[in-house]
Amino acid sequence: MISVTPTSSHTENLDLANLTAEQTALSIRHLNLHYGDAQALYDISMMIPKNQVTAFIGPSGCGKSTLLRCINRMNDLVEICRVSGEILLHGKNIYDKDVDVAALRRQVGMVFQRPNPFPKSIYENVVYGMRLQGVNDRRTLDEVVERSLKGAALWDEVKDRLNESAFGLSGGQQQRLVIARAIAIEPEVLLLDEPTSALDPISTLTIEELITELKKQFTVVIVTHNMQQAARVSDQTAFMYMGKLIEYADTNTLFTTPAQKQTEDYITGRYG
Ligand SMILES: Nc1ncnc2c1ncn2[C@@H]1O[C@H](COP(=O)(O)OP(=O)(O)OP(=O)(O)O)[C@@H](O)[C@H]1O
Repeated sequence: MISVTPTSSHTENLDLANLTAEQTALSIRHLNLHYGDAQALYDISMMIPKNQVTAFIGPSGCGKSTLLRCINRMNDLVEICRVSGEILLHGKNIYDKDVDVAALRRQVGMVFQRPNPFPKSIYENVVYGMRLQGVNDRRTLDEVVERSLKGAALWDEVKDRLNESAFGLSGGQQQRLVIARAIAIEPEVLLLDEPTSALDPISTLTIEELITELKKQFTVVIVTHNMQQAARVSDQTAFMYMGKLIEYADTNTLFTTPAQKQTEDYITGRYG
């Protein structure tokens, strides 16, 4: 039996079914997804609040990563994938034909399970997205590097070795570097797909503390296998099972008084 005690300081509970436009970062409506003939997401509808941390939890294969990847259209890269329904960002469906997917991915950044720095210096990793946008002014880039590395709680550890290879950093530092690279271009939403699953407990704690800081500036959506982590870092939690959204509530409620039996079975360790 796993016992989970939510410890993060959650903001006042929002009415997740009725967020105002001001409070809403993303609105997912009747989202269905198929990989070939296999349906992986069933009629998902949920609103994701701004400047909060929303966690997706559930047993392996329930569709957490698939749902996360819908939010910046990473699933477009999977040829057999078909999506129906809507995800609204500023009231505009990101699946509309006229959406510039590269621009969308600048607004909705993503960090993966394994740290994936580029084979470049620490500095060049951080400014990678800026350079892609044609920004080469040294002073601007220097400012971005300092701001982003501070934002990712890495500046003090690397400020004297910015021109060294990113591969010389520890796994936890590499993951914070990847977060710095993602926030350098100032996205609105940051998607984190099991960002600590390859890290040791101390690095995990550092990233969890960082996530709590990041939400002041960004909307964070995190997939995690680790219920304690969801309880520690998230303001609201979505429990998924077999491609369906079973329950979505503020994290304290979901972990202490779940409305659905399936949620209760999962959080008490009865399956998954
Ligand atoms: N590229 C793909 N092609 C075909 N099927 C896929 C693909 N990616 C995921 N799936 C299937 O979609 C379903 C949901 O997978 P997904 O990776 O989203 O689950 P998950 O909850 O994130 O799992 P885990 O916790 O194990 O990462 C699974 O049945 C999986 O096999």
